[in-house]
Amino acid sequence: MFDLFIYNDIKPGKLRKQFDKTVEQLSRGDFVSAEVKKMRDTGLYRARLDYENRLLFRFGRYNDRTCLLILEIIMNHAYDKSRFLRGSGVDESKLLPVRSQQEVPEGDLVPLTFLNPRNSRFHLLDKVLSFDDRQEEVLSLPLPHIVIGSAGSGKTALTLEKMKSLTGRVLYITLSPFLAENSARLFYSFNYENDKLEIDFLSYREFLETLKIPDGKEVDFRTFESWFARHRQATRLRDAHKTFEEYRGVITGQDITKEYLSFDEYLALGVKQSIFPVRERETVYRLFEKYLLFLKENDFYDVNILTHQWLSYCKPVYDYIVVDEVQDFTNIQLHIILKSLNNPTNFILCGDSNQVVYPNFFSWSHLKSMFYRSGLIENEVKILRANYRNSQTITTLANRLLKIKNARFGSIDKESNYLLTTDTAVKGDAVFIEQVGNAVADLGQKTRQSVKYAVLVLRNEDKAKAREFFKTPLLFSVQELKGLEYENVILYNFISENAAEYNAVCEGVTRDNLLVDELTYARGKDKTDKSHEIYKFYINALYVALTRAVKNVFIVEKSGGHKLLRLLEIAEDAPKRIMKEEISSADDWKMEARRLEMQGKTEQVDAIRKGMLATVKPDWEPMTIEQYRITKEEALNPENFNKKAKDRLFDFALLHNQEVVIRQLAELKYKRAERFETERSSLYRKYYHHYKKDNLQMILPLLNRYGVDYRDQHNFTPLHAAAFAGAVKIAKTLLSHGASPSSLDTFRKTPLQITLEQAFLSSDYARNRLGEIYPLLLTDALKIQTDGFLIKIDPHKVEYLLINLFLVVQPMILQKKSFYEEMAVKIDDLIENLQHFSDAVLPPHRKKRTYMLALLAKHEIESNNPYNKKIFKRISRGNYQLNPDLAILIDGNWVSVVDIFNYRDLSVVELREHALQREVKEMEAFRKKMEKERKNREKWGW
Ligand SMILES: Nc1ncnc2c1ncn2[C@@H]1O[C@H](COP(=O)(O)OP(=O)(O)OP(=O)(O)O)[C@@H](O)[C@H]1O
Repeated sequence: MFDLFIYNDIKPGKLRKQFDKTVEQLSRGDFVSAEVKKMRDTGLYRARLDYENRLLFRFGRYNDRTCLLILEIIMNHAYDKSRFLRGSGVDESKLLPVRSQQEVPEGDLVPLTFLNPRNSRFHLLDKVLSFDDRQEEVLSLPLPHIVIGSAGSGKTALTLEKMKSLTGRVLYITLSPFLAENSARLFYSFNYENDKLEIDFLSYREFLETLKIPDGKEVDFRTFESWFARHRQATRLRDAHKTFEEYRGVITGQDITKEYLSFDEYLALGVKQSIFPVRERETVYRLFEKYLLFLKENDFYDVNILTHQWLSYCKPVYDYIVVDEVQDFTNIQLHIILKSLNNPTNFILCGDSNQVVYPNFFSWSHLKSMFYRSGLIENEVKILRANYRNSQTITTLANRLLKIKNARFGSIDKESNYLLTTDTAVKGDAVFIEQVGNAVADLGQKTRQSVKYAVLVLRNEDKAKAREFFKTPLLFSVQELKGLEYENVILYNFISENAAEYNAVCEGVTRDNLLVDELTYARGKDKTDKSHEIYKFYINALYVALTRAVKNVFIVEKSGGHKLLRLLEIAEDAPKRIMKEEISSADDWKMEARRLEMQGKTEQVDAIRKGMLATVKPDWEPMTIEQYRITKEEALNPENFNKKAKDRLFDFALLHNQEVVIRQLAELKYKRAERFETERSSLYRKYYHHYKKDNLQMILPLLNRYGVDYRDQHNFTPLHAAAFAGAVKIAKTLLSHGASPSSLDTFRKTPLQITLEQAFLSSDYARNRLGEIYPLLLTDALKIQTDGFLIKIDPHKVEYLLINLFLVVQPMILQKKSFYEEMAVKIDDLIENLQHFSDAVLPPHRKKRTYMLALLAKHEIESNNPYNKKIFKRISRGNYQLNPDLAILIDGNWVSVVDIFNYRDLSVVELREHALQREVKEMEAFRKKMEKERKNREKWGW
């Protein structure tokens, strides 16, 4: 007998009877009656519902019990439409029958962190999630509501699932761009689709940019700190962090009616409203005035002031808004976010005030009172306490830290007054290491090659010192590690480097204060005591740091004996732990690089590539853009016949469908260029034979030698080559080893664009390769702008496909146009080729001429459609070009479409010029022919 859980999105409808019957057979373990078969290489299994319909499922493991997870109903044998098998052709006759559980290999059982026995339905993000009763309760709450939860309690997971039940235009917003991107990725895991939803996953900065892209750069703490240092002597203000916090959370950000407080208003603030005592405020404010000048003169902006200025651009456009990590926002930021709601109560806020590490003045009670006043929220505040990330030891430590905080500063507010709970059986360990002898060097040595250890420092600036001992690429500041987790975390000199601050944190706290089982609700006694605001960065950063450790924490300090260590009950004199050196395999490191790359942690990814995956530099010269220009000049020089340059240019031009260049070569009597289409197969044979055959074994030696993102002679990475040839197996392996789907080739094409180009060119590729390879190559959301504001387009949207498609096929099409034709793409230029595209990429209804025409019209500059993204310029009826004013964010820079095509030597102007020259040449040839004919007639007397 199996415990059986069903994905909450499954609706059997008319198949209810068959569904129930098969589910019952499966739960009895009667695999023969259910006709269970294994889908190769996927860990997935299918059972039979009836003659034409199937049930897809997999096995899970929780607390030593095997369970069955029902994932999807597959109608009419259409495996290629399955969310989990998208695009892959499955031949039922080749599937392996499975008669009993004994035939299921251990590796096919997904390990599960938790299964709620009271709920047979599960949810799905990047993994199977069975919510506990409290989580389920929160999920079913009507809007608006506030979810408060400790680290690792599933706030993000829960709100993402909640979003799936909404309809209309939804904004998911958080301060960190990595979290926004990561949440989008979680949301769309396993090709999740929902036609009723139009979601924007935005970081706060992107949100502001969707209103209007500001000039200049946002001032960050580091810039502020070096500016502050220049004024330290004159002002006698010592603490840059505290001052920055006062500017970002008190003088600006708090009062939503103005950009910043006036001098008098600032002075008049009550003791609870500012971090500085009244006597220091004049100095603080005078420096603030200088700060404003500094911003102006150096093209920086302050995000709160900018937000206030941006209010006038903000219109109500969203039906629902989810604010994740709400504790990171200031009042004015929340105000503008919620101002974009159609109905002011359709929001969910979630966060954890113990994780505030950005400067602001956050408290739940303050936040709630903001909403109570406006009557928006009454009682809908729910607290999640169960922790799904950390071991017992880490949870205990985190709780001790919360108790210290509570004893020292009183309760921040009623809502944050709780401890974490956990059900985990994993014990974990907390190890103290004092920096004497070679203890730290030894720890550094033993862990540097392991993907299971991350080293954490308080601030970015502290990394240099940590690097002396820790050569691992996995070195992070606390802010960087938000949202991430590692089995082991090493905290480096958190306390010793900030001894005074952590001393102040422990002031007056005794062990007896920590003997409580729950936090008591009590305000700090002294209202003028601003210590919490001042020290919250230190204590919260330590809390975030600790809770990143799934199992063990290593606390490395220059010196021991700190009171905080005693209060945390970290055994300083525990017998020395004998550690074995841990070495992760190259594959593990590749996987880790990929994981970090997905989170945008480029610094660590580069360090992994350089340090752990060191490879040999190829001894050939890839065709970079500079090399291309030189080769082109050499090859097209009529004075000097350079066969080598011509060969190289021709191969490269054919690879990129640069027909104009190929024609120029043909004019110079370069034979291969005259019938270039017949040369394609030899191009494959010569360079990409193994890719065409999807033969992984043959390219592995190159990958091992040169690394996963090396450049071949055409400046293709292996992933570009796999996209070019449609090599699905190779692409999967490359991606799992950290290859980047965002890498650009010489003409700034992504692997995905190469795939679309190939599919457009070859019906065989479009039918047989595109379906499986396309979803693998999706990049982060596309960021575009036309009228000075950002539009972010998620990869699952049809506009994402359309822009990528046009970027490659527009020049292909225009190159073929005669001088008398419109230099634009007609629907007839497209529609026939699109018919061959796999349905998994472009479903049948989107291949229809009427749908495509409507889509082009919807997004053309002049269209009145409210969702118009101004992607196209209408040249004449039914004739479109990509909007030349459209700019795309490439490697952090805005690049206009015109520049992209210019860069490829394929601008519309240039193509028109070529068409004209072609026309003139053809006319000349025609004239010569006619002249010859006239002479012949004369000669023969006709
Ligand atoms: N019911 C559950 N069963 C198993 N895993 C869960 C459950 N709920 C959450 N998780 C997992 O716990 C981890 C933490 O969840 P999530 O990131 O949503 O928490 P969070 O509250 O947003 O954390 P933090 O505030 O620390 O960023 C994730 O890996 C998530 O998938």
